[in-house]
Amino acid sequence: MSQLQAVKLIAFDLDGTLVDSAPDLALAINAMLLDLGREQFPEQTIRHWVGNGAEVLIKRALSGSSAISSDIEESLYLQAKDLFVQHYSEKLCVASKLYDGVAESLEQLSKLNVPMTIVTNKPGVFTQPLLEALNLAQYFDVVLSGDSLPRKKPDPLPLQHLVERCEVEMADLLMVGDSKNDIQAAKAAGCRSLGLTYGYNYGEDIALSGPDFVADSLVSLLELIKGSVTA
Ligand SMILES: O=C(O)COP(=O)(O)O
Repeated sequence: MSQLQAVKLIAFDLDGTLVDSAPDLALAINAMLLDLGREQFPEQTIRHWVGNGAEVLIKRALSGSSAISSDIEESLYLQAKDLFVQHYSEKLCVASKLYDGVAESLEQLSKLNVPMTIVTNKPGVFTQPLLEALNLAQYFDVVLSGDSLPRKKPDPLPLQHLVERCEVEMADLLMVGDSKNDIQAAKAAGCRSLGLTYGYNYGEDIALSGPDFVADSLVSLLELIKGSVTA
């Protein structure tokens, strides 16, 4: 992996990048489907539906497919959403775990004084409690959730908002994520991106989205950043 020019700000995706949240998301989705008397799905299937926020996840579950059916009634969606929020809030961090290398890498990165932020499509009601449950909240100066702004990734708006708020140039920002939504947002915004190979990318190879860097662990990010930070 080649070295980076100075990185002055890192934006991390959350689900599939820092935390494997799919087990708890799948439990909450299946509890919702059970309450509605509908077919439940294996975690392995639900994993591939994560990435575009809770509304899309719920609608995919109601469709039984990653392609959302056009005949989901608004009243059914609203009922399902209430059930999902209730179930996921109750068991937000039971089976969810940090990926290998995440805790150590964030600690090391914080010592290098590179400001770190979160840009997730997860709704805000879940983001901060999950960061706290995983003991990560202290690392992040800014946390943008899927409903913090009018549009979410792959739209560039969250990254544009972030650089303005943190008073850095877009060229100083590195987006780190596991999904094509992260890489597409970075490309649309004009910042660099690092794609991680282990998360949820609808079963696709992240390299196909063309990130500037590909890594199979956050430890590689740490090495890359160390190379870009001048003492
Ligand atoms: O909640 C989601 O759908 C995905 O969230 P993420 O942007 O942190 O991957």
